[in-house]
Amino acid sequence: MTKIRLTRRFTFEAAHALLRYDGPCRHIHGHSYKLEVTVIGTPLVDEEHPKNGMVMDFGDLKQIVQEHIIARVDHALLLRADSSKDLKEALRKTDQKLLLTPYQPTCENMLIDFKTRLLDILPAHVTLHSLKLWETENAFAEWYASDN
Ligand SMILES: Nc1nc2c(c(=O)[nH]1)N=C([C@H](O)[C@H](O)COP(=O)(O)OP(=O)(O)OP(=O)(O)O)CN2
Ligand SMILES: [Zn+2]
Repeated sequence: MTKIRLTRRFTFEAAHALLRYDGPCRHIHGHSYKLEVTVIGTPLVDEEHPKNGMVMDFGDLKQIVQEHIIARVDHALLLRADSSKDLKEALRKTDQKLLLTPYQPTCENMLIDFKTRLLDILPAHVTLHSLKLWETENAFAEWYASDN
């Protein structure tokens, strides 16, 4: 049976700050992130089935990633949960979409978070192959199942 990889791209806007980082990214700033999600599987062979010829419907992949990943982070401010108490309290008093993370919100750690969430909810007939997250035009991180 022939394995095929399927990839879907997503974009989201998010702000973050890298706590105790020794550069300007310790200050709150934003990125237009790009995320690529790749799954691998075997195309369905069933002439009567509406998904005949598909590893997974691109639309279903879109719906899952939108609901479980993008909706959480889009237009959110990602801060470490152990950031300044004053800052967190000030933000909570305003209408801000604050996402407190148990990890430093780097590209690498965001990928680990996304990977964990996707492994829980992708349908059993596909395997998560890789994730690629661009923070800027020139910088991205990747997670590959085969590396881990
Ligand atoms: N390994 C990582 N390094 C850095 C991360 C990260 O997530 N993983 N993040 C940052 C900053 O958040 C931010 O992305 C700044 O990155 P940088 O490449 O320094 O940004 P520039 O604005 O200089 O990018 P240009 O493409 O040169 O305009 C820092 N490091
Ligand atoms: Zn940044």
